[in-house]
Amino acid sequence: MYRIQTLNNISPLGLDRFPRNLYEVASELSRPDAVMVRSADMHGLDLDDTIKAIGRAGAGVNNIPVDRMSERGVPVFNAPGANANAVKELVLAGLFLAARNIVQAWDYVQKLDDSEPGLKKKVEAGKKQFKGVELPGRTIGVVGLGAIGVKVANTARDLGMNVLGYDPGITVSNAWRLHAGVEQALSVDELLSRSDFVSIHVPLVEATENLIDAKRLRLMRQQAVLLNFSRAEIVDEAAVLEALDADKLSSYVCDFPTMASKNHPKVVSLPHLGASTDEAEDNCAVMVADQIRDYLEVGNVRNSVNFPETIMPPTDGAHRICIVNANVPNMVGQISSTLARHELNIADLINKSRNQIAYTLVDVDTEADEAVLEEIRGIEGVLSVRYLNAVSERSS
Ligand SMILES: NC(=O)C1=CN([C@@H]2O[C@H](COP(=O)(O)OP(=O)(O)OC[C@H]3O[C@@H](n4cnc5c(N)ncnc54)[C@H](O)[C@@H]3O)[C@@H](O)[C@H]2O)C=CC1
Ligand SMILES: O=C(O)C(=O)COP(=O)(O)O
Repeated sequence: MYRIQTLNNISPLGLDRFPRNLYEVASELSRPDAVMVRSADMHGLDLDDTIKAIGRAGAGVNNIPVDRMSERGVPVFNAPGANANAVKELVLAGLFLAARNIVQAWDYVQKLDDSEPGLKKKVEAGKKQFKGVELPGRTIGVVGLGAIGVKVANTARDLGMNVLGYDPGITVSNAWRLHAGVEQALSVDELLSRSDFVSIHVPLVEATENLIDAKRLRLMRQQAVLLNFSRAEIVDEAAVLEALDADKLSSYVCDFPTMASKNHPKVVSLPHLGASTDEAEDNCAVMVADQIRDYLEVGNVRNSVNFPETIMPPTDGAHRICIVNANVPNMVGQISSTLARHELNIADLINKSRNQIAYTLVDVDTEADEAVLEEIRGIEGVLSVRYLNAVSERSS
């Protein structure tokens, strides 16, 4: 039995992908083979050395100690694009909320306590405070043109906005998906200085922490709107509050409330709702559960953030050895000569690498015993070895 521990509420549709004759799935469970998580912070956790895979049912992996897992030879999976539409829709909602001052206007109405004729008068007298702007012809800058950023940029174009995009690492497939009318900005600074609305869609990594700081905020247009549905730490919040107070920014819309910002009249903060839709929760959970099963049962790696994509269909009647090792020369040579010494014939082999990690799948014609596996474990640079007896394509 494989054991899957869940650290957050994961959609039942995803958890149902684990057949209960093969898997035990629970939140309280010791010695798990794999962990499924959403936003729970795993950095401080004592992670069991039985863990062979971590699945993030979502996009961002800043809550997971990815480097620590790489050192242990453990892949971390996520669900690229599976919640992108949900986030895009909330960003659009944020855009409209800010453009028309809807939250402030709604609050104004909620607080009117006059009788009917007085109410009508105050409605008409008060509305001028909430005059907004229309979107066609205005410019939005989208920082990060990944799964979410591309969708935001394309929809903004469809709404008649001028769209500037900045992403030095854009993938070819995302570049293909991008509306031809999206203009490339050559730097974050250029994008900020030319945009009425700015929406951030980059992951939180060292290079993006405080990406939007006081200096960059000064480059922004007067009365610009900043939307942050990525991560709180990408924006220097104290600097944003100062810019709002100085009337430099007109509004900050984000998915990350803090005590300092949540009651500010020009801040709209939502309780990290970007991916909280039925569809996104199902998509993410199903995608990641399938990827974990593929790794545990077949050794294949799809959509990992630290491992190379590695897919080798199982050879009929073969047994599979899955080896994670440091990406240094002569590892495959040492592995294959060890197998040869034990008279194991290789039926198929794949070796892929990514940064410091290399991953090798070897199908052998006859069963491998513990002695050969121990010998492979003993090769300097080998991080983990798993053996899948009579490997076969996983059942759906
Ligand atoms: N509020 C919410 O509930 C959600 C928030 N997110 C956040 O949004 C982030 C982006 O998600 P996806 O679009 O799905 O990820 P993605 O990986 O598809 O796209 C990220 C893009 O950012 C680009 N990038 C990285 N550093 C950059 C930089 N310094 N400047 C410009 N571009 C840069 C990358 O090249 C990539 O194209 C996630 O990492 C997560 O933090 C994601 C889903 C839900
Ligand atoms: O996918 C992401 O990066 C998110 O931020 C979504 O977080 P959640 O799964 O809703 O806790």
